[in-house]
Amino acid sequence: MASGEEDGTVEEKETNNKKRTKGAIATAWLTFYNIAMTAGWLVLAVAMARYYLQKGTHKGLYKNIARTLKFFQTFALLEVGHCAIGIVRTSVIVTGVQVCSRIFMVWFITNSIRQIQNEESVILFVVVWTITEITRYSFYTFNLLNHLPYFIKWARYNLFIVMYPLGVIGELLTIHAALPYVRRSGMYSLRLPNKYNVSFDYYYFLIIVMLSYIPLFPQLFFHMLRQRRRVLHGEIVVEKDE
Ligand SMILES: CCCCCCCCCCCCC/C=C/C(=O)SCCNC(=O)CCNC(=O)[C@H](O)C(C)(C)COP(=O)(O)OP(=O)(O)OC[C@H]1O[C@@H](n2cnc3c(N)ncnc32)[C@H](O)[C@@H]1OP(=O)(O)O
Repeated sequence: MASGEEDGTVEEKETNNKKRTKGAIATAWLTFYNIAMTAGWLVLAVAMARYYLQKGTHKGLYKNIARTLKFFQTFALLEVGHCAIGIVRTSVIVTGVQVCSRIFMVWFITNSIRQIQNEESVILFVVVWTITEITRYSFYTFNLLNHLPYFIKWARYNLFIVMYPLGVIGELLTIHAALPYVRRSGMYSLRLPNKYNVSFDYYYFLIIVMLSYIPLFPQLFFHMLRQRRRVLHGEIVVEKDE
């Protein structure tokens, strides 16, 4: 006998319909977003390869790809929003640290200090980010479409073991290279006396940022190791910050 509970009340049905609609809209948006991001980072990869093959040097490469890099990396801010509104099951804090540190590297270090743009370390982190993001966004896309090839899943949850440390090395070496220019120019700094009666030294701020990698990077890395165990080995993992 069909009871009201088995069939669901009118309110329950309406709630379920709303959830399904929200689910469909969110899935459609995420599919579009991930395809756009995969394409963006692929464009970047092709532009870098072409530049290097044509010029035979990494000098000038950053300038050549800067606009595309800035656009797609800044667009990734939406990911913090995705977590905040709950359409992806990821920690806002972990995603926030990851995205903000990248945006900081792009806008407040590499874009702001022209003298360091030809450093090898810049190319290192840009290449590492590009490989990581093509893998990550194509993983999300195929996953949403329920056609995930195993090699993409494998790459998503294995490449970071090498890519994360390499990316961090590239980023830290770049900030280190920026220090003398920041000290000499006094950029983004506020000296006393001033009408706000506040002083800020960007040079020391950058040193604090570099030191903050010591507690923050292991957290991101171990988060990914836990994700790896969960996805590749089916282990149930409890996240502290969730
Ligand atoms: C003011 C400045 C302050 C600066 C402070 C500086 C401190 C810096 C500290 C350290 C900085 C490190 C810098 C490193 C940079 C680099 O990137 S180096 C290159 C290597 N990098 C990586 O390998 C990146 C690895 N990190 C990530 O992948 C993510 O950014 C993450 C947030 C850290 C982890 O990802 P997470 O989403 O938690 O894991 P997943 O397994 O991928 O996803 C979980 C579930 O969520 C779904 N999902 C997530 N996003 C999407 C999406 N866009 N679309 C669809 N679905 C998504 C995913 O499918 C999973 O769902 P379920 O399977 O249902 O669980």
